[in-house]
Amino acid sequence: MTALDDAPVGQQRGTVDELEAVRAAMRRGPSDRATRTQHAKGKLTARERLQLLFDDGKFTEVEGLRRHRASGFGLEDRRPYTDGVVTGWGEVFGRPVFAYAHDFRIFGGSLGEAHAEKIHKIMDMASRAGAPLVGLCDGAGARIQEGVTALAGYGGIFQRNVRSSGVIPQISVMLGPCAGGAAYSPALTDFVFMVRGTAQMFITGPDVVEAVTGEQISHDELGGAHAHTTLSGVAAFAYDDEASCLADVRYLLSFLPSNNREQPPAEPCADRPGRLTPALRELVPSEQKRAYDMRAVIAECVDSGAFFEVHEAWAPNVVCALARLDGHVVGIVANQPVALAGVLDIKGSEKAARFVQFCDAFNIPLVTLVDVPGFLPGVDQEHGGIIRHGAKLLYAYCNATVPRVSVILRKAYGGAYIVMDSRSIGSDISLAWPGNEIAVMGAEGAAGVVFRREIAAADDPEAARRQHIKEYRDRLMHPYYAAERGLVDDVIDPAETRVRLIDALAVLRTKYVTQPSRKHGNQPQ
Ligand SMILES: CCC(=O)SCCNC(=O)CCNC(=O)[C@H](O)C(C)(C)COP(=O)(O)OP(=O)(O)OC[C@H]1O[C@@H](n2cnc3c(N)ncnc32)[C@H](O)[C@@H]1OP(=O)(O)O
Repeated sequence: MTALDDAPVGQQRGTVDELEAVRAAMRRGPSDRATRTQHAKGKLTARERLQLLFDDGKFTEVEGLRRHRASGFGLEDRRPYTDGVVTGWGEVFGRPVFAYAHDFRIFGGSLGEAHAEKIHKIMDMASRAGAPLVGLCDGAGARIQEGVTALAGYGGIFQRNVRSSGVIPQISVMLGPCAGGAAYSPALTDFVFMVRGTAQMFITGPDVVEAVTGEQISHDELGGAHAHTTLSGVAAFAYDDEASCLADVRYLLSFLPSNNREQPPAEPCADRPGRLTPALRELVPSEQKRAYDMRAVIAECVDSGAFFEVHEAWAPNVVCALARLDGHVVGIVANQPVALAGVLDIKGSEKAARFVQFCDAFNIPLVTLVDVPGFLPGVDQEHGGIIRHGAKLLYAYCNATVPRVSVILRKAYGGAYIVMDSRSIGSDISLAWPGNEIAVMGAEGAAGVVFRREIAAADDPEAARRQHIKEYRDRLMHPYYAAERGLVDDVIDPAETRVRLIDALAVLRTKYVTQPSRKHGNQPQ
């Protein structure tokens, strides 16, 4: 059989009329019933999704007429156009973006040989063109009837995901039940979006889980948007519907360069670069332990108060966000005092490390807002590997060659101070507010360790303890201690924060750093 065997009866072969009829059949998909079923599940079809993704819905399709050549299990009698994936390119805010979209109506969007080859081709085209790749995922994983050829097809996708990592932005949008390979490939990409209720990701579904472990769990509880944006950290974003999800995919793309050789797209700035931020003097309480919302600080500093938070619901003790300063894109990493007092823990370190690595790969300067009491103590954290997870963040910052500006708002203690882009690990410009406390640990803890014997031997241990705390604070924790030693470049009025960030980033725009020659580092895992 060939593609033209499906030409509607009465069409003369080789004519434009016949071409139109074939194209119409290709665009229609398998059946109206299958489309109704897809809609009834609250899901759009692949083509409807592509229309929402691209400017004016315009999309150029490749290999729409592709069909599989597999046989067995009745496959030879079922050879729909596209083989269950629509591939091609369009524009997002006027810049080219490549995409593939599983068609769940065809073999559950599962991946056979032809389907895989189409994705390979579009991935290769995106990589050669130096343009982002977006996967609209709604597929059941390897096509069971095609056996090892389907598995090999996934291998080819994974290899391309990794080869393109740090070269072009790769975004996965989960819009249906995605099993096996359909979940692995997204895990190799830069950002995973999910839609609540309809999208799931799992390596093995609930049936297999129950058969092996006896645990009973629904598809959504196991691998839905809530699980992956709050528990596993596999997905960064969750939405109630596909339209708002795809609108935010476009918004994310608006911050990203097309590839690692370009700078992120700058925009004319509607917010004055010279705007002062006096509200910050009140917004951040001077008492070191009083909480405040770091997102309000970010909003005050960035252009028009707009920022796009990544992994908002996972590891909320660290905020990672994309924003603009004087129209130029920045990646912001900040401790969040309203969640776990802003400590660094396993999840927070992993989240920030991956974000720093992403920004560095795509030439996005880093702004780090520091207010950190330390690493989270605890048996769970130690046995869970806080050492190696914390090391990931250290590794990411130490490796980052993009412009790096840090501001210490209040406290910065111990290893967490070092890790949060301190001068000693390569911050280009390090600023601090007047209330900053930078030390190995808080004064109470320090006095308890260093003066333990003196306090115990004193006639009035409590008075002695207070005296030693004061002494430690006066000597080592005054706001100019780090500045006197060149470990912060300047102590600034909070009201100057936006202005000083913009000024620092402007002078660093031409920063150029070479790294020692090596195949690659060995990042802590
Ligand atoms: C790299 C290694 C891997 O990828 S191993 C992973 C292999 N895949 C799997 O184990 C997933 C098997 N499928 C499922 O669990 C379910 O179909 C999921 C994905 C949860 C979707 O469920 P549900 O929404 O109820 O749809 P459904 O089961 O009715 O399926 C719709 C049509 O798609 C088909 N389908 C499904 N999975 C596959 C597959 N892997 N290979 C080939 N066909 C598949 C179903 O047979 C069904 O077809 P039809 O519409 O009845 O003709």
